Amino acid sequence: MTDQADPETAFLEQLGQRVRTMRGLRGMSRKVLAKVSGISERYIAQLESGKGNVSIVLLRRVSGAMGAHLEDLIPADEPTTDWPVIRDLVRNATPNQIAQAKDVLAGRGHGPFQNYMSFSGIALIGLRGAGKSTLGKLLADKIGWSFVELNKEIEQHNGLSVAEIIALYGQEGFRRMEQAALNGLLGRKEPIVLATGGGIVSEPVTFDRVLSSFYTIWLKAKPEEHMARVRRQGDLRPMADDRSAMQELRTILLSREPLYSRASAIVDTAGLSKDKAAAQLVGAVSRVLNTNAQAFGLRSAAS
Ligand SMILES: Nc1ncnc2c1ncn2[C@@H]1O[C@H](COP(=O)(O)OP(=O)(O)OP(=O)(O)O)[C@@H](O)[C@H]1O
Ligand SMILES: O=C(O)C1=C[C@@H](O)[C@@H](O)[C@H](O)C1
Ligand SMILES: [Mg+2]
Repeated sequence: MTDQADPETAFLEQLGQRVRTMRGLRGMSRKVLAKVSGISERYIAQLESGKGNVSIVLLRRVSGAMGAHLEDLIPADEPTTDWPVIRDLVRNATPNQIAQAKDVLAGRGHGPFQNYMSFSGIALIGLRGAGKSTLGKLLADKIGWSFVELNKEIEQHNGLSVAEIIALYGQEGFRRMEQAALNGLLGRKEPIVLATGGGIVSEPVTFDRVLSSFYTIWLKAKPEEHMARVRRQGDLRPMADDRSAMQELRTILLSREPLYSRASAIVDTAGLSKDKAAAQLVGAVSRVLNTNAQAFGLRSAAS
């Protein structure tokens, strides 16, 4: 590798090195690897020397032939040298073991009512137009808690609008600021009703923090309802403002549904008026607060 190798050349060289190391670990000659993977020996030699810009499908064949995980061949900064061990233990763990491991790593105790790192309130999640802001404010007024909009917190902290942040710093920058803003809300003395941004589920650590600090409710609606509501607001983010917007919204909703459904509760607002949806939400929250007030460390329950 030359001193001034550009990042892409360096990446390919590291990839080649990883393939070579893994092949060595497996005790496979190039010839054997070529035979098992069905890829020519010459091509594997090129790949190992960092010269072949291999397609992902061929790389998958190479990793499969070595009985290795594809991700182990991709150069990356692993959080610890124990990472492959931890990852493989997690892969084989029971859901209960995973829950316990998460508690230990997050530094919290384990028990039926110690699920929350420290109870911070109610968080509303869901796609744009779900009603997080509108119904969240109504809920907060009803139970006498403060209402906080996470996107507004981010805007205030950084002196820029969400759109400006994404344009200037990209998704990654926005997600970093979102996590920082969320951290700033945790551990307050009084619980809050928090309206999150629709994409909060896309950053695993941030979303996990929401789930472990708030009783989280997914406000669900039909794709057409989401679209009609955000259109009325005149800003389609994160969909593009064109004819493919509806298709994009469906794709986003489909990919996020498994994450949204990790919420503690779901309030389905499909076909409901704003008032009826608010009543459903208040009802769901009142029930859970009445049952768990003590566990949440609240002085009194909502009525
Ligand atoms: N159940 C409902 N029936 C009809 N309209 C609703 C309902 N819930 C919300 N709305 C309306 O839809 C619009 C979008 O709602 P709201 O801004 O609360 O959604 P949101 O989840 O906060 O979206 P965003 O992620 O964009 O902040 C508002 O004009 C609101 O009045
Ligand atoms: O659903 C999303 O991906 C987003 C929703 C908005 O609230 C903003 O958080 C941002 O535009 C991304
Ligand atoms: Mg909102």
